[in-house]
This record gives sequence, structure tokens and C-alpha cells, in this order.
Amino acid sequence: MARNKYDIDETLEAGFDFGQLKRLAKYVGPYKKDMIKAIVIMLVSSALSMLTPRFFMTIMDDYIPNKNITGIVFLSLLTMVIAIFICVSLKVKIILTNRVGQNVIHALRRDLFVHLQELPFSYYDDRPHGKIQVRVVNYVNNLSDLLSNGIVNTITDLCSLLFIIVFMLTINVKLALVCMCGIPILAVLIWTVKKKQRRAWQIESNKQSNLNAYIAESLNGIRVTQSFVREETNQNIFNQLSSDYKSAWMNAVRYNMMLSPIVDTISVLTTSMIYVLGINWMLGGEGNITAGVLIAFTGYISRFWNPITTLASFYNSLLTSISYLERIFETIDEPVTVKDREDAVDMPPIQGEVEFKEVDFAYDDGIKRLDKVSFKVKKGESYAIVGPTGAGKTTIINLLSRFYNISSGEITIDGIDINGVTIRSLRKQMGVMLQDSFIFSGSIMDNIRYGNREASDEEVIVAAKTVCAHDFIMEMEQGYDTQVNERGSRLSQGQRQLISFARALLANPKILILDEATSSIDTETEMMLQEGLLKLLKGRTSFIIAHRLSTIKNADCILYIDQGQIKEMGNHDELMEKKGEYYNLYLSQYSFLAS
Ligand SMILES: Nc1ncnc2c1ncn2[C@@H]1O[C@H](COP(=O)(O)OP(=O)(O)OP(=O)(O)O)[C@@H](O)[C@H]1O
Repeated sequence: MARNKYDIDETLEAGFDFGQLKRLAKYVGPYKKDMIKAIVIMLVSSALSMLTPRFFMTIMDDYIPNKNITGIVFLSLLTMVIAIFICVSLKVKIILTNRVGQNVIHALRRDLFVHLQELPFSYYDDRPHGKIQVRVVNYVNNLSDLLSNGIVNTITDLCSLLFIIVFMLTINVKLALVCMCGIPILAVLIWTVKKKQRRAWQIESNKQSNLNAYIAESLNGIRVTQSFVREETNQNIFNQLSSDYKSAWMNAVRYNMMLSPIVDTISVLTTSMIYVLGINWMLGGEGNITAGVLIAFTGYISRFWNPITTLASFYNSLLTSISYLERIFETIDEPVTVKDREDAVDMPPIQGEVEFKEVDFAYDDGIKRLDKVSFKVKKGESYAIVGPTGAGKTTIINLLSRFYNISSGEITIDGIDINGVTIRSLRKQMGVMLQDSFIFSGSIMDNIRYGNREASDEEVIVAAKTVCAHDFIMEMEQGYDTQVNERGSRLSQGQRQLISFARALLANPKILILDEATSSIDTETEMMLQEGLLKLLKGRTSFIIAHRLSTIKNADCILYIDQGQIKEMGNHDELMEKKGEYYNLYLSQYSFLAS
């Protein structure tokens, strides 16, 4: 449970290995053609750009002494044409690589989202949503530079470097070696800071994640915050998290910043050495060095350090991206613990007989929350589950929908073990109304239709009428087309419950599960609703959890749960006669209402 907090850094279970880069390469695979085009264009322009210092050498050493004006004009024009070609190819490369980058980002984000949709409740129990969100949005975005420019630039820069080295070696080996003597120094420096730099970017991603988690949590809880006048405390927590993020970013970027001045210094030093040694060697008549050779070399040396600078910055962005990639792939690799067995078959049309056989269950914290729970519901019966807060009522119905895996025992529907059927075929035949009546942004019609996308408008309206939601919906400015916000902030809690109720009904389920479906609904509406509900429940198996016992008096059987165990079982009259826990609970509610 340690992860489930904004002030706890996430730990990375799987370390980075180059296999992850290979995995990223797979995403680039479908856009190979665009990548190849971009690389070829860049290689051609890079090879052409190598010619210009050579042209200047020819002009200096050959055409000027021989007054070859035509040659000078021709080479100057050629240089101009090459410059225009380079300009155009750069533009084409940007278009191609951006297209590849954005497509890859889209594919990565899609895979992440698809996987997140499949991950079980237990994954979300253990993490703040902000920490998940930051992976899908920010971390994936941060790969954009690596994907759109990094890959093509690296390949073309490596080739340019090779071209330059070859060109320099063909002109003068001694000067070429002087030029390259800075590379080993740079390699040692990069190697020395590599580990610290990677760690620094991992810490940065943790802090970003914490900050995001807190922002998401604060926005979700803004009403409670303002009611309890917690704004100042929250600001302090936010400031601390934001300042942690700032420091982590500054620390990480410090390593990135180090590289560029080092490359510049080495570049300036080697250029000076070329001049000093080159002029000395030229004056001493050593190694066939002419003024033209020196001019060509100064042209090459600036081109020589250019790709090294871009490679160094690519290396920086690679290390940054790696820390994000680790998180992205960690999420994609997160095992779907609640999934179809290999031999799973579709659940046949449900008749409605449900049986729990000695079911034990513990959440991820390992504490047993259900202990040998056994009961059998006949087709079409309605079962109520009551008991104190935290007794395990919701847990029972969560297991019936297979939101979690049971620890031991068996749950069967019509005698079929629900572990052996596909989750989709099982859940499609159930109508579940969870405690959290979540409303999505969109129209009221869409929100009800969430339970059955094929339902016609008329069917939506019938469901709304059955749960007594039709009147209040019609009173809204655009009736069923009224737009509501995420979480339904413009609806009352009771109205939200009625909409969720209608949604559960619309699925036309064989098994209906209602968890505190009417807790926020006024007694008058509830009584009206009971009538519709009675008709509706006919022939369907239903599970109703309610604290308000008046709601469940008519249930065929009532399970009284406490501390994960069934303490009493029977209909209302039987349990009242028994004068046990249910009796006490009923009397306490009755006397509370009477008083
Ligand atoms: N995701 C979870 N991870 C760990 N423990 C959990 C989780 N959800 C519930 N619990 C614990 O399991 C126990 C049973 O919870 P459950 O939600 O089933 O209670 P309940 O009877 O439905 O309570 P209420 O009437 O308040 O809704 C509680 O002690 C609760 O703290």
C-alpha cells in the first residue's frame, strides 16, 4: 500500500535494459519507410555538405593561383545549390520525423490506455490516479523529442561523423588525428556522470508524479478542502511538492548542461591546436600542409564537433527519456491479475442461481476480509446484505462480478464456476450499481445508455421512468439532452444515484446488484421507486446492500455480515424472531427514527 500516497516516491521494480529501447523500436517499425526516407535525405545532404570545404581548398590552392575564374564561379554556384538542397531536405526531414514521432506517441499512449482499461480494481486501489495520469500524458509527451528528432539525427550524425573523418583523413592524417584527440576525454566524462545523471532523471520523474498525484487529489477533494478551510495547509503541501520537483529538475538538468560547455571547450581547444600546429607544420614544410588544407580543416572541424554536440544532447535526452520509458513500460507490463483463463468459455445465458462456497478473500494487504462465506441464492430471489460499516458487504458483490480474485473457495452461477468463464460474458449479463454513482461528462441520455449502448431513446426513458428519474430529468433545461459534467457536479447526490440506477437497469441484467442504490434518495421517491423495482426484480436474481433497512424488508433472504462472516441468514420475519444482530440493528434504526 506504500505507493498510494503523493508523498511517497514510486519504486521501480524492473531496471532499465536496452531491451526496452528495442521495444520502443518496435513501435517505430510501422513507420520504417518514413524513417528511411528521412535518413537517406539527411545522409545525402550531409555528404554534400562535406564537399564545400574541399571546394574552398581547390579554389585557394588551385583556381586562385591559376586565375581560373570560371572554376571559381562554378564551384561557388555549386556551393549555393548544395546550401539550398540542405535547407529543403531539412524541412522534409522535420515533416517526416514529426509524423513518425507523433504516430509512435499515439500508439504508445493507446497501448497504455487500453491496458489501463483492463487492469483490475486492485491496481487502482494501490495508486493515486494522478500518478497514473502523468504516465499517459506527460511521460509519453516527453518522448516526443527523442522520437521525432533523436533517432534520425543520431543515425545521420553518426554517418556525418564518419564522412568527416574519412574526408579529413584523405586530406591530412596528422591534422585529422589532432582533431579527434578530444573524443576520448569526452567519452570518459560522459561515462563518469552517466549513472548519476540517470538516477537524477528518475528522481525527477518521481517528483513530477508526486506533484501530479497531489494536484489530482486536491481537485477531486476541493469541496471538502474548502468546507474544512484547509486551503492554506494544502498550499503548503503543494509548495513543498512543487519545490521538490523544481530541485529535482534543476539537479537533473545540471548534468545535461555540463555536457555542452565541455564539448564546446574541447572543440575550441582542438581548433586552436589545428591552427597552431597546422601553421607550424606549414611553415616548417612538414606533411604537405597548404593554406587551402588549413582552410578546409577549419571547415571540417566545425562540422566535426556539430554532430558530436547533437549526439551528446541526444544522449542527454535518451537518459531523460529512459526514466520515462521505464515507467511507461512498467505500466504496460503490469500483469492483469483478473483475466480470462486460457480455457475460459462464454457464460451461457444466466438463469440466476448463485452460490458462494466457503469463499475466503483478502485484498493486497493480506488481511482476511471474507471468511468462509457460503450461501445459495435460487433463480429470481432477492438477497439483501446488511451489516456494520466495513463488514465486507461490498466485497461480496465485488467478488461476484469478478473485480477481484478470491483467495479460496468457489463462486458459481447456475452451477458454473465464474473463474472458468470469460469476464466479458459474465459482466455483460449483470447490472451493477456501485456505491460510487459515477457520472461521465456528456448528456443524461448518454449517461444512462452507458449500461447498454444499443438501447433506443425509448428504452432509456422507460428505465428512467422505472427508477423515478424521468420527472427531474424533464425539469432540466434540455431534458435528456442536458449536458452534465464529469462526476455530475450539477446533479444532487440522489439524482446521480437515480441515473446510475437507470443505467444498471438498462443493461437488462439477469443478476442485478445494487450497492447502496437508494441511500441518498428521499423516502417518498424511494417508496415510489420500490413499486417499479418490485416489477423489475421479478424473475431476476438481485443483491441489495442497504443501510436503510426499510429498503430490504421484502427481500427473500437477508444476510447479516460482520467481520467478513455471515452471522445471520433468513427473511425479515425470521431474523426478527431470532432477536439477534439483525433484530438489534432494526430496532436501533426504528428507535432512532422514532426519537
Ligand atoms: N481496496 C481495498 N484494499 C484493502 N482493504 C479494503 C479495500 N476495500 C475495502 N477494504 C477493507 O475491507 C473491509 C470490507 O470492506 P467493504 O467495502 O466490503 O465493507 P462494507 O461492508 O461494504 O462497508 P460499507 O457499509 O461501509 O460500505 C473493510 O475493513 C475495508 O477497510
